[in-house]
This record gives sequence, C-alpha cells and structure tokens, in this order.
Amino acid sequence: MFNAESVNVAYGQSHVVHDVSFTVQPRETLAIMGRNGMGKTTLLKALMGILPVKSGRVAMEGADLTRAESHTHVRHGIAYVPQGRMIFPTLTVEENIQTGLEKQGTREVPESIYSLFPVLFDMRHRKGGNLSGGQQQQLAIARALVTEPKVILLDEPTEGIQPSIIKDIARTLNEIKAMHGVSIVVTEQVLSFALAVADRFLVMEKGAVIHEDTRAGVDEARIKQFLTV
Ligand SMILES: Nc1ncnc2c1ncn2[C@@H]1O[C@H](COP(=O)(O)OP(=O)(O)OP(=O)(O)O)[C@@H](O)[C@H]1O
Repeated sequence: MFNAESVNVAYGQSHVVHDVSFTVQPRETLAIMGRNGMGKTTLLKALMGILPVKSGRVAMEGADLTRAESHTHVRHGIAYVPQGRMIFPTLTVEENIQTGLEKQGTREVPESIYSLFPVLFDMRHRKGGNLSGGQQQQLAIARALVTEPKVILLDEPTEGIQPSIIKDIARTLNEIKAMHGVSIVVTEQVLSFALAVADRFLVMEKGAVIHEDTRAGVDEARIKQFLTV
C-alpha cells in the first residue's frame, strides 16, 4: 500500500540513492539496514517529500506523492520520526505531543498515547529538553502517532540510546503495529533491534538495495557482514 518504485535521489550532481523499490503492507514492519552514509536518511527524507525525488515514484494507496510536499504526505497518513528525534526542547512533553494534534482539531492527548508511553504521562509537564534520549525518542514516536498515520517512517530510532531502552522501543513498535495496524519503515544499524521488530529486511550499500530477506528466512550472519564490512 505504501510503495517506492525505482526511487533515485541526488544532492545536486551527487547521486546518493539508486533505484530503490519496495512495498510495505498494513501491519508490516520493513527494516532498511546499512552502515553510516549508505543513504538511509536521504531515502526516508525523499519518501517524506523533504528532499526531491529525482526519478521514480512514491505512492500511498495508489495516490502519487512523488512530487508532493511533506504536508501532503501527512494528509495521506504518512508520519516521519527523524534521526536525532528533533523534539522541541523548550516545550513541555504535553505541548510537544500537541504539535502533532494540529489537524485533529483537539488539544487533548489521547489516552491510548499515554497508556503506550506511561513515562510521558508522568513527565507531561517537563520540558522535552530535560528528557533522556530514550524518552525523547518515545516522545517523537508519540508525536507522530497522534497524527493517526497509516505508515510511520522512523530514522535510526536506537541511535545514542542505551540497550535496555532499545528493547522497550522495540516492544512499543510491535504494540503500535498490533494495536494501531500501521506499517513501519525503520532504518537501522542495530541488527538485534531490527530482528525484534521487522517482518522484512532490506540492506543498502552505496545508496542501492543489495540484499533482501524475510523474517522467516533471515540470514543473520549475512546481514551482520554487510553492517560490519
Ligand atoms: N545535504 C547533503 N549534501 C550532500 N551530500 C549529502 C548531504 N547529506 C548527506 N549527503 C551524503 O549522502 C550520502 C548518504 O547519507 P545519508 O545521511 O543518507 O546516509 P545514512 O545511511 O542515513 O547514514 P547515517 O546513518 O550516517 O545518517 C553520504 O555520502 C552523505 O555524505
């Protein structure tokens, strides 16, 4: 239902993403793996309309979003959680979540969000900047979730986060998929995390997909090799 067809992305003359294609179904999590600088962030930004798609096609349930701006993607049910979280440090936790509610015509944070992230309820009056990295990541996911997305694009959610919290984030993503029925496209370098959440794996190298696996047939050693070369 959300799909990329031969997507190419460039920064000026520098061609960074080469012919990336995939489809992600409802209640499916796709992990896009790859080392630093392989083009994962660039790909997600292009899928979200933040960077222009040079050629190829991006579509959501048949609607062509290739040339659309990000707000159109949001309207079609796509949410984006950028690398480094990018929450508003001087707004409270509650205010941060409310920024995702603008289109919903309410400022009331849904109970389901606080039951998914109890720590955010406890900290709702604290400034976002005073949260730990893991809590900020949860906040960024919560803010994306209140837009009621059908697809969430998550860029390296484990970056700079301690291992115990990484497990919590994996559990939360699985709950989100089960409860809200969304699709998740997540870029990652941490294989254990990807194995805990993904139904399918793509590996990118130098901007192109060079390997693909399903969870059932996943070749862990092979993926690990791609990530450590
Ligand atoms: N604004 C930019 N202008 C020019 N080149 C860029 C720009 N941003 C990234 N690049 C280059 O594009 C390539 C892919 O970078 P990208 O950030 O997409 O990779 P990544 O796989 O997400 O890595 P990371 O995990 O480090 O974010 C790199 O060679 C990078 O130097």
